[in-house]
Amino acid sequence: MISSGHTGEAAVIDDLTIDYPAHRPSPAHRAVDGVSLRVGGNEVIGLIGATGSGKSTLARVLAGDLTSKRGTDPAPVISGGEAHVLGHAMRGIRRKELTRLTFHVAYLPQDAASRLAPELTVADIIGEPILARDRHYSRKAVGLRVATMLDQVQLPLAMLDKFPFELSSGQKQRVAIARSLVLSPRLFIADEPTSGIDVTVRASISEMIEGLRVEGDFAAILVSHDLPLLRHTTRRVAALHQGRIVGLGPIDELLRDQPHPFLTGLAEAEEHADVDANRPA
Ligand SMILES: Nc1ncnc2c1ncn2[C@@H]1O[C@H](COP(=O)(O)OP(=O)(O)OP(=O)(O)O)[C@@H](O)[C@H]1O
Repeated sequence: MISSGHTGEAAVIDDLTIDYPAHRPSPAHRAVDGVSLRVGGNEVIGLIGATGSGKSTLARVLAGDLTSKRGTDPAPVISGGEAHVLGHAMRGIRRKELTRLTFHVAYLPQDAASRLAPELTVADIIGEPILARDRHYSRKAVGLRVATMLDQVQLPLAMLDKFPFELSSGQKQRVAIARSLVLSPRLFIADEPTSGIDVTVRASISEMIEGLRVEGDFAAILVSHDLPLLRHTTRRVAALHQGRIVGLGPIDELLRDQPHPFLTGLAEAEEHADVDANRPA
């Protein structure tokens, strides 16, 4: 059993079980079932698994997104074990403590691109977290920081005055990434960060994450099936199946050694993609 104290790790997850309570007409559902995992204070770790294996639920709970957004869907509940995030116990965490914690934890949910505020410009969307933390922060400094973030996600400065509806889905995703990283979080929890992003730009997102790790005091949990991203940024990937960890190690070892059908399928899909890419047109 993993001890639950804070020893500089970004996350210490100990026998964690997460349920969605019953909600008419659905019965209660166990999404994460006894997961234990440590994420180092300067580690980028990957999470993979078939659809419904519990990746998003685990990411969501670690990010402190514990309330129901749409009003109708039940929110996930920690029903067993514990997760410490940057030293804070997530089970029963109080709102005030959660608010303090989330200044240091950036969460990029799966639908982040579609959640961008439609009435705000790109500049306002990216800069908002800074002003939400300190509304007296110098506008000039915010502008500089926003421009730097835009550059890091390879979007031109001309985008600053655009509204979300004027952007492609990949551009929106990059704006969402820029916004989530604007406060220099200590932990970045991202659910499919490169989804919808052109392959030619994905490498720069990988570079950015790896660059933040190298700078230090930065950890990330990346839910992703983007194998080049996982290879470039992570040393360890946890494979989930039906809410349990069924493999943990370097991505290529997982793909090679794990007999799990999902991992075999992922390796085969990549092989076919390579064959197709090498086939003469
Ligand atoms: N609000 C909810 N209420 C009830 N059950 C839910 C809710 N959200 C997710 N689930 C269920 O919990 C399980 C885990 O879902 P989760 O979204 O965490 O999986 P996932 O591995 O991230 O899947 P995907 O790759 O499709 O995003 C699934 O069986 C899902 O149907």
